[in-house]
Amino acid sequence: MEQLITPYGGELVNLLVGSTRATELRRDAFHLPSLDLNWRQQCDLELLLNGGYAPLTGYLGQADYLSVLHSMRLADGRAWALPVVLQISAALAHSLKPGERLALRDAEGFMLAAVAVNEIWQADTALEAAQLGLAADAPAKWYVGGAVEGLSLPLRHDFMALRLTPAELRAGFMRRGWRNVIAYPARTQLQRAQYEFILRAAVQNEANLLIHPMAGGDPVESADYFALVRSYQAVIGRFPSATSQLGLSPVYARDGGVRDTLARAIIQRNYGCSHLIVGGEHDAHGQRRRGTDIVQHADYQRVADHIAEIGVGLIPFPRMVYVEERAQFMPLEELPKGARALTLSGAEIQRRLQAGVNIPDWYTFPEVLAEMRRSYPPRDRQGFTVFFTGLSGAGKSTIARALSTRLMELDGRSVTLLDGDIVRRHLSSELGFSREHRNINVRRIGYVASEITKNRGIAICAPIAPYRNTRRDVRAMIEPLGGFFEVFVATPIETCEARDRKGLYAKARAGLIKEFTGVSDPYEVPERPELSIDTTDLTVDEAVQRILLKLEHEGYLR
Ligand SMILES: Nc1ncnc2c1ncn2[C@@H]1O[C@H](COP(=O)(O)OS(=O)(=O)O)[C@@H](OP(=O)(O)O)[C@H]1O
Ligand SMILES: Nc1ncnc2c1ncn2[C@@H]1O[C@H](COP(=O)(O)OP(=O)(O)O)[C@@H](O)[C@H]1O
Repeated sequence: MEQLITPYGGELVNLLVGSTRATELRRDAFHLPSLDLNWRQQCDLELLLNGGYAPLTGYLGQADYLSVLHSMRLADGRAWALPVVLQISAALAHSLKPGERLALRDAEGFMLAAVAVNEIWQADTALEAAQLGLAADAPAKWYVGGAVEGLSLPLRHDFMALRLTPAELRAGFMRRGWRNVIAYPARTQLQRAQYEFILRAAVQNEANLLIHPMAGGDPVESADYFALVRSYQAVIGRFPSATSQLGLSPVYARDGGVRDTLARAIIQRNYGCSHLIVGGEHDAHGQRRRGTDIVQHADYQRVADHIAEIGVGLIPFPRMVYVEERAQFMPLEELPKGARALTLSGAEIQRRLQAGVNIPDWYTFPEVLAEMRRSYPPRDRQGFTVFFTGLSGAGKSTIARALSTRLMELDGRSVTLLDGDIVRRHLSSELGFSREHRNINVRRIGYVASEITKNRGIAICAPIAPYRNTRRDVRAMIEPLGGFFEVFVATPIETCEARDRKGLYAKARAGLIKEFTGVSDPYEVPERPELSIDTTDLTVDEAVQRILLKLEHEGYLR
């Protein structure tokens, strides 16, 4: 009788120890050096512990590491894609000795595993640059190799019912009598093109389906993640329930190159899959990556033999087009002569979401679209930051306050005013006006504004923010999360000084205040602000009106 595909290397690895040993390790750890793992390291550890990386039973040693980098094989000749190494600091590398144990912890200090240190060596950064495409000028790195004993899988709190281990999935497949299983390691929304192709692949290969999104990222860092998984949960109901399964894998998205493909084949085999769909998800530019491109790429020849050894059949995702006459998707090369093919690029979908305009039914399912719309609301429901900058007395606070009032009147989103004075009283009370302190102050404001923007509120900031670099950093922090409008309040210093509301300019001229912006400390004029407002010849209301018009023009206000 045909069986489920065996794990790579024959046996499924499980590095989690029993409770007696765990207690022992935890007690010993009191005296052990320890290492806090970042998210990616926790994903690697999870795959080691649960057998996703079978046959590995620990972090690679130097011989395996070099062999994997050179030839995508372990030192014993077995195909292997990625150097599963544990990076440690130089200080730890110098104090740690082979034979010792190293405790691995999550960011909160919870102990997950112990490594029996076998060797410690310095990374070959030039080789990594050549083989993995890492930066050629990367600083020195240290690795430790050794067997791992696991106390606990990394703690996750998102979608726990879907976090199935290879052993759990395999048991489920066996129970249901599944033999051939196709893995689709999804990374972006499952639209109708993907849905129809996956179903076709299942029928053609007489196989069952594992929709296996790569969910290795830190969920709290990724605003779209929850909507994405909810959309998988919604769409799984459209697949035949007797032959389809949804599960989240602790794999994090890599570059999609040949090593990545090989690594996915190994991991999916361990998760009980005989076939792997490659490609089909969108890349960062909204272009769909086609599996056919991946397997036809010259690089692919480097791994064709390896993949054959792994024994997982690759199913390349072709270019799918929608054929209106047939009301279905099909690979471009099967398009009947003269038939009209429809496609929509990822970039166009993004544009339509942002503008809140129609996305056709043939492209997506209503439940997926609803999650997409929740995840990428039109601009008038996204957050944004208006960041005023300018000299003391230029009018930043006055205009910012008036703008806040108007926005509260006009719009349902919550408005937070981060005026210089308020921030310096509550958030930056220990800071002065040195370059370093101003930078800390402005970055704090930027951080708070970025959180507000991310959560779809409106942040109005009004610091002097005299330095270009700091303003650029703040912009870079906020722009990916929503709108960012730099408003340069360009009132000339003569006007500000004539106003001298707080008598500060007089004191600065008299040398009583050192490092006063515009007098004894620089103000670097913005090069490309979204708006520039000189209050010498504009009233407060006129200034506010110009900002509102700009926001409206960019779609952030209706
Ligand atoms: N040395 C020096 N230089 C500039 N400004 C000074 C200084 N000392 C005190 N003040 C008062 O502090 C207000 C500026 O604080 P900010 O937090 O906006 O400045 S910065 O962005 O951190 O550079 C600024 O308030 P505004 O007039 O509202 O801009 C000043 O009143
Ligand atoms: N068109 C204008 N816009 C803003 N402020 C103005 C204008 N005309 C006069 N002012 C006055 O200039 C001063 C600006 O002070 P403020 O708003 O605290 O500036 P900043 O926050 O930039 O230090 C206030 O006293 C305000 O009444």
